[in-house]
This record gives sequence, C-alpha cells and structure tokens, in this order.
Amino acid sequence: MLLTLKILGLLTSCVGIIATYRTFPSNAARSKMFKAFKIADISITKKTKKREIKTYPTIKKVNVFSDKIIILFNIPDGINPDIIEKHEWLFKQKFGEHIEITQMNSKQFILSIYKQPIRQFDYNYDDITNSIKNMNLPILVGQSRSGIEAYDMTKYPHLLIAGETGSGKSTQLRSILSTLIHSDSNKLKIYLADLKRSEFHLFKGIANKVVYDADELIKILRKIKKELTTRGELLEKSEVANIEDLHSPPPYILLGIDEVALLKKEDDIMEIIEEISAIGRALGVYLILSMQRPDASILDGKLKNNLTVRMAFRHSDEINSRITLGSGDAANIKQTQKGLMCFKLDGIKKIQAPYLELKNAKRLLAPYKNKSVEENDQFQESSPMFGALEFD
Ligand SMILES: Nc1ncnc2c1ncn2[C@@H]1O[C@H](COP(=O)(O)OP(=O)(O)OP(=O)(O)O)[C@@H](O)[C@H]1O
Repeated sequence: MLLTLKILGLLTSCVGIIATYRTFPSNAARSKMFKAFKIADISITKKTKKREIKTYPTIKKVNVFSDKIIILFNIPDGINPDIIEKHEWLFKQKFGEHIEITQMNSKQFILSIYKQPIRQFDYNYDDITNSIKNMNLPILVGQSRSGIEAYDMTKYPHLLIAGETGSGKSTQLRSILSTLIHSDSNKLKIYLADLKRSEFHLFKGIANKVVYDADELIKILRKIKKELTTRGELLEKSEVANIEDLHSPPPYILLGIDEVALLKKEDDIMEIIEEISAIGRALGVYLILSMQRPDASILDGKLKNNLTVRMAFRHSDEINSRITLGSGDAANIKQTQKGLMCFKLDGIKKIQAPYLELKNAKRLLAPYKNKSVEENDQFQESSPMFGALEFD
C-alpha cells in the first residue's frame, strides 16, 4: 500500500515537472513581453478618483512549437499601433534577432520568434507549381517562414524592386521573369530595358524586345501608349471594366526596367511610365521597376502610390528604406544576407528570394529562345489592335 502511494506520488510529481517544463517557455515569453511593454511604456493611463491606472497590451495567446513561439497580443484602445513597429529593436533585445512582427489590424499583433534565420531558397520550378497555379501572371516572391510566397500581378499590379548593389535585385528579376515565361509565355508580351547592360541579355530572343538605352525605350513606350488608348476605347465600346472581361482578351504586357533611376531626367519617358502606372491595371499593362537607391524624385507622388507592391532588399540606411517601404526595416538586413528582402503587399514580411543561377535560368529558358516571334503572330490574329506593338 505504502509502495503504491509512493509510486503514485512520484508519478504525480513527474507529471507536474513535465507540465511545468511544457508551460515554461510560454510563461517566460509572457513575462518577457510584459517587461518589454513596460520598458517601452506601451500603455495608456486612466485616472480614477484615488489613483492612476496604467493599462498595457494584453497577451491573448502564446503557442510554443519546436521551431518557433507565436505570441498574439492586443494593444488597448487609444494607443497608436505604430509604437509596436518602432520598438522592434526592443523585442529583438528580449527575444533575439529572428523575430517578425505582423500587424493584423489596428489593435491586434502577432510576434513570431524563430530559432533559426530564414535559409537560402534554391529555385526549382517544380517546387513552386502548386503555389502559382490558377494565377494569370504569377510573381514568385520567395520563401517566408510559412512557405512559398507568390502573388498574381493582375490583382496587384506594378512592382518596385529596390536595394543596394549586390543585394539580390537582378537575381530576383531573373527568377520572376523566368517563372512568368515558363508558366505561360503565350498570354504575355515582355518588353525589357536594361540600362546597366547587366541582366536582361538572358532574355534576348525570348522577350519581345530588349533595349539598352533611353532612345530605344521611348519607341517602345510610345507604342505602349498607343496600345493603352486602343484598349481603353475597346473597353468603352464593349462596356466592360477590364480586358479580362472581353470576349477575346488581348495579351498582357509587361514592361521591366532595370535601374529606372537613370531615366529620371527623361521627362517623356517618365510621363508614359507614370501613365502606365495609373491606368495600366485594367488594360493589362504592368510595370516592374528596379533601382539601387530609392530615388525620392522618381518615387514622389503618382508613381510611388501606384507601385503597389515593393520588394526591398538591403538598403544602406533607414531614410532610404523609408522611401521604398515606408519603414526602416530594409536597413536592418545585413550585407551577408543576400536575397533577403522586406516584401510589402498588405503588411511587411521578411522573405528569402529564390536563388536561380544564370546557368540554370538559361536551361529553363532554352525552349523559349527565338520562339516568341512565331507565337506573337498568333496574338495578332486574336487581337488585331495589337499589331501596333510588333517590332522587327
Ligand atoms: N536569392 C539569393 N540567394 C542567395 N544568394 C543570392 C541571392 N540573390 C543574390 N545572391 C548573391 O548575391 C550576388 C549579387 O546579387 P545580384 O547581382 O542579384 O545583386 P544586385 O542587387 O542586382 O546588384 P547590382 O545592383 O550591383 O546589379 C549574386 O551573385 C549571388 O551570389
């Protein structure tokens, strides 16, 4: 009897130890969070007759996984949610460098604490097919902690890619364009301007036209401008709001410009680029612009507001990062973190861009080399208005 009681006691204390052990990370995380809220004074003060009461954010849930801890918390009414992003440094001091803060709405946040940094993501088309299926113009972003990230450019048009030299922009352009071409090159016309003469040679004979200077680019832009007018008139005549609603929709048009800042003094060019950014979406004409230094004079006003999606690779300082992203996050990416970006669509997310080596891109694109001209003839039949965009 005594022995049975002893065994029972031992078992109970074991269960107790295991339970404490399991809940410990969650309790420790709660207490660290609360300390952070106190240090940053993320609180509002209510005065009663007798005293002042401070209300801090409430921790709604702490989930502990083998590779991460997720903390869901709400800030009280009356606190500006920007204060959480401003104190990211403090959460890093408390929980380590591999954290991510996601704002769910004006009150609710998720703090994710990871054990490991995001790992390199090697490009393999077969691995991404599931993530891009059913998309009209799939833009492969990369790999976040929750998996492969991609979006449909016809839903979120006009992309800005920015980052200092060697941060991963050209590699990202290479993988985005290769994915678009490989997924369905039939419904897309691609025009590229390579003002640094560095990357787009890969797409010669595949894209509809690759140009290397402003004089050649303006010719393309004038044709696209004409096409915008023709498509606009067609929509009006057909009484539909988007080319996708036409009985026989014309192909999408993508204009990619590497190092667009070199064009800032070319008023004619910038004017048409702005026009595309303003009205291109419904007409099926989209932009991908890249630049090393986010140039405030280019990104001012209309164009900046219309570049709805941003990929910010490492930025040299917070001011530049704010021009691209509206937040200083991209300045925190280290020089060694090649291909790591802050991706802004709804909120800002850290994502590792796919690494597609030049030789592998060449292999992937080989079947499309010098085929595009024939395919374009088919477009001309289905879309008579599109003749204006053919080049010799
Ligand atoms: N997604 C990635 N994953 C791993 N390494 C990468 C990735 N992207 C780029 N790199 C590495 O970083 C180097 C520089 O990348 P990339 O040429 O794309 O930079 P960049 O921003 O275009 O530079 P620049 O503005 O000078 O042209 C690459 O040669 C490659 O070694």
